[in-house]
Amino acid sequence: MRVLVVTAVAAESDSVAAGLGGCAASAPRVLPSGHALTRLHHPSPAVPADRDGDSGPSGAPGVAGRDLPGGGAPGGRPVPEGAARVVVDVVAGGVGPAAAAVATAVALATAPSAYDLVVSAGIAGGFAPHAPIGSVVVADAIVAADLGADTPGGYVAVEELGFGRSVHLPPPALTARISGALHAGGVRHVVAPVLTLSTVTGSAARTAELTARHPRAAAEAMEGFGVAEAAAAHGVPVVEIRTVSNTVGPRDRAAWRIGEALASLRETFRLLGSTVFPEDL
Ligand SMILES: O=C(O)c1cccc(C(=O)CC[C@H]2O[C@@H](n3cnc4c(=O)[nH]cnc43)[C@H](O)[C@@H]2O)c1
Repeated sequence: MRVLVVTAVAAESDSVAAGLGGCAASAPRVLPSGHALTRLHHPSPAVPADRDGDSGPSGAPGVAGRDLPGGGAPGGRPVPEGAARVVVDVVAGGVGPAAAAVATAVALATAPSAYDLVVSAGIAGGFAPHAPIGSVVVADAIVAADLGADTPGGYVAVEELGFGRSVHLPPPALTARISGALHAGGVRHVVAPVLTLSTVTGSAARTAELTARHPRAAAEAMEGFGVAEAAAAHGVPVVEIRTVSNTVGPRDRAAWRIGEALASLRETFRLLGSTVFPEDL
């Protein structure tokens, strides 16, 4: 399986990397957009980047000189016939749906080999009572919650306006597998819609409006829909996985528990790296 993980900021990418074993498999591939894409993971068996045809434009060494998770060998031993091959690349694309879409689209368009899956990952605000701080939200819908029109009669989504879309649906079988892996790992999580907004919610009135429009939504963040648009344009399935750093409501930045959310992100990718990613889609 070849997986592209798109986060917003480096701290999130670092947590993903730490969960997947914490070791960059090669020098970053610098995209034409300037984003640095890092290959993180070759679980068992190791597949050196040079054999993968994807070692980056600089011809960077395929594998850093460290043992890799799952017993991978830095020198690259022969890959047994039929063995699962996992490649996970991570890029911090920036904050917001536009930045996320650009980074994802460029990564997909310039990839030497096609990805099988795109993951939008990072921290998020959780809607009470669905998603407490530290918990995980696996999106069963990735929703652009402010892509529409404000009218005297209320919000009108872009579909009703007659152009575009505001929802992407991850493959249900895949979200179920991710949920199963988190369940088996004892990670508190919920499978529910995740909203994408360009503005972090910071008032009770806005929280109530979003909750009324999206009663099942468990989290809001700022990138998922942008990542999903780019993935859809390339025909690649997308999932969004968020760990909760704060509760959506009146702004209280001091109450954000970013460290807790990043730790949860690390644990989530530790579980996915040893369960879901090595499987076929
Ligand atoms: O300050 C830090 O150390 C730090 C570490 C990691 C991430 C951040 C961010 O500020 C990332 C911005 C990011 O967070 C998502 N997010 C988190 N909570 C919310 C929310 O309540 N509403 C919307 N987005 C939220 C969002 O996806 C941004 O990318 C800082």
